[in-house]
Amino acid sequence: MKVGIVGAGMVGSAAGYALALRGGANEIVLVDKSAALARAQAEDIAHAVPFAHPCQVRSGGYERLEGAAIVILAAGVAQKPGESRLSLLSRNAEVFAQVIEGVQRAAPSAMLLVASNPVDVMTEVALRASGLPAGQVIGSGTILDTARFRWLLGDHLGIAAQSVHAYVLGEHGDSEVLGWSSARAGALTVGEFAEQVHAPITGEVRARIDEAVRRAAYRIIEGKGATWYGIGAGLARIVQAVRDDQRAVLSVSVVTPQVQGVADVALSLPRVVGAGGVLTTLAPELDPSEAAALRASAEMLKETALGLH
Ligand SMILES: NC(=O)C1=CN([C@@H]2O[C@H](COP(=O)(O)OP(=O)(O)OC[C@H]3O[C@@H](n4cnc5c(N)ncnc54)[C@H](O)[C@@H]3O)[C@@H](O)[C@H]2O)C=CC1
Ligand SMILES: CC(=O)C(=O)O
Repeated sequence: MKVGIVGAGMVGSAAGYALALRGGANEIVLVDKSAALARAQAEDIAHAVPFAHPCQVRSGGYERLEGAAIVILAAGVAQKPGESRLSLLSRNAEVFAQVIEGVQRAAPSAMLLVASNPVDVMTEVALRASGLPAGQVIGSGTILDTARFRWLLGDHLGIAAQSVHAYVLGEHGDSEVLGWSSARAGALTVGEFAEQVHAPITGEVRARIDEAVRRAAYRIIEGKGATWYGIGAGLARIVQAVRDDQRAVLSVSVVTPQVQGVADVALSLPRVVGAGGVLTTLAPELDPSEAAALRASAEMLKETALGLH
């Protein structure tokens, strides 16, 4: 499958690298407003290919996206230390107006996989600009937050993150909701599992994990200027779910008809991802405080998106 990446900065290049290492594409094309950057990233990623899976890695203008099945959108500005994702909205919405036009000229039916922040509202921007069906304009949403949650829970319980099934819901951002009620370790609720391995999830543990997930980006950006490995791997994971029609359950963002009483809002819920993009949306078990927090997140995102009209 041919995968395009627009925005060859830290996130776009990390996605390309992860795709190359995982064998997620047989052709990757990087496009950036800096042609020199796209060329350099493509050359660097190509040098990893002999250690991984056969794949062509190229760069060029939008015309080189012709035939791409999926285009990852990672162009625009990123947060500075202390800055929120939402503060990037007007700048990145302007970038997307230009980028989506370029992508659609070359690859009008390519599925769009949005990474640029604030990713939920940018997913809605991409949906409106592209006119594609909602399930084919997918934001990476909370795939990264979910990975952070699973990793921290696995670490606390002494098991592989892969054996933890837990999702972060709502905004990829400050109002996100950690789905503790629906979290499972193996076949047990995380609470039951924690009792059996003598690692109870106390209020203190829960608060620590919540803070570590919610504030991860701020901490990493403070330390190294940006985040890229986690999201690069997450984007490659989504591409593979589509390419191989895996029907994997992933927390990704799409414009959703109804969430906790809020209509037509882009946010993350666990969704079945396969060849057609998002195939089904699941309604996870929520306790009253999680339901209220998800509603607040949905309302805030809806209001923010309406502000763009
Ligand atoms: N969804 C997620 O979980 C995550 C999202 N992000 C977001 O991803 C985006 C990219 O972040 P980084 O790669 O760190 O930034 P970066 O600054 O390293 O890369 C952005 C790239 O976009 C390019 N660009 C800007 N305007 C363009 C245009 N009109 N056409 C083509 N290319 C253009 C720039 O030249 C630059 O190379 C940011 O919005 C960031 O907040 C970052 C980490 C995680
Ligand atoms: C930057 C960002 O969105 C993240 O690392 O979560």
